[in-house]
Amino acid sequence: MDMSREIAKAEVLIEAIPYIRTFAGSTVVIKYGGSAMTDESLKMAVITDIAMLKYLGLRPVVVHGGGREITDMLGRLGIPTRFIGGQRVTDVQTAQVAEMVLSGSIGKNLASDLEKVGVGAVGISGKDGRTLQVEKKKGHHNEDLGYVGNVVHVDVTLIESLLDSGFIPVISPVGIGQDGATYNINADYAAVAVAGALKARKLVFLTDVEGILADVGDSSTLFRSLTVSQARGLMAEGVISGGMVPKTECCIAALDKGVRHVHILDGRVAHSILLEIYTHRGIGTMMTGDDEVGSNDQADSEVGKEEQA
Ligand SMILES: Nc1ncnc2c1ncn2[C@@H]1O[C@H](COP(=O)(O)OP(=O)(O)O)[C@@H](O)[C@H]1O
Ligand SMILES: CC(=O)N[C@@H](CCC(=O)OP(=O)(O)O)C(=O)O
Repeated sequence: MDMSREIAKAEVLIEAIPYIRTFAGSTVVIKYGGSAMTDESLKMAVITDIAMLKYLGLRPVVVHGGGREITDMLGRLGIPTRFIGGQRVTDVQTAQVAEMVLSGSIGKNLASDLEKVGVGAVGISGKDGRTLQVEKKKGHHNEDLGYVGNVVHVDVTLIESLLDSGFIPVISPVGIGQDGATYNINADYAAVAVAGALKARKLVFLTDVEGILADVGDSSTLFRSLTVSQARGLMAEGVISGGMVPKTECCIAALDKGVRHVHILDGRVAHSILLEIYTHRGIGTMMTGDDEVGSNDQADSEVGKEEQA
């Protein structure tokens, strides 16, 4: 046995103690998507991380995506795909396919993967228990997007009862309108709505980039922590652009709704969730409200979690 490796492993466990103590009982919402969902070995790493959070006493809630899988299925059915401003234009047929892929397949499979590693999990649609109540959403230039929903209310009853019974809720981003119709919701927005309604301690976005970078393409320029004003400044300067703009806006919206910390993590790195939450350095970008300077969650300040490199 390589003793120095074993000792290093023990030291990692010891480093985690203050985080385990502080976060026990906290609700953490994980937006799961991207490479971490399509690559089998990364997928297993995420599943075991989520199970580990549960074993360590947190209350994890998963909101999953599946945009790529919906596009694949639509392609197989000969239905064209169109996005406007990052939202899928969703006619009745597309809404049926999105619901089938998200609620019928991805969510149920994630729940059974979690069950395989020994934790109870239940895949629910945002329609179940009228959890995600939506109104019709329009494009930025008032375009008709069809059955795309904007979450106006989250009924947390079903989520809370699953958590209280020891299950991990796995929520698909499908909502119900006042008209009773099925609406497709961008998963990032659904995760923000869920995290806000649950007043989650943390919201974690898994994406396909290291976090927010000063120079996209240079991973050494990662911002380890950002306040809302700093993030707004980076958007105004154009440092944050493209797909990272709506994601950053989602982070800000979640903080506005009372979520303490929002993390953007690289889902291409195995065990990124555990590395972020339970190590001093973290691995992605943590965003906090302006009244919190750097990373001063109680646990972080207790152990002196490093601020931006
Ligand atoms: N400052 C930045 N830091 C990191 N990524 C950025 C930044 N500005 C623009 N981006 C782009 O945003 C992308 C992430 O957004 P997106 O692909 O929409 O994420 P997701 O598919 O996970 O929702 C990155 O791959 C990168 O190309
Ligand atoms: C309205 C809208 O665009 N809904 C998304 C829902 C899935 C999603 O958001 O998946 P990712 O997180 O993998 O992108 C879609 O149809 O693709």
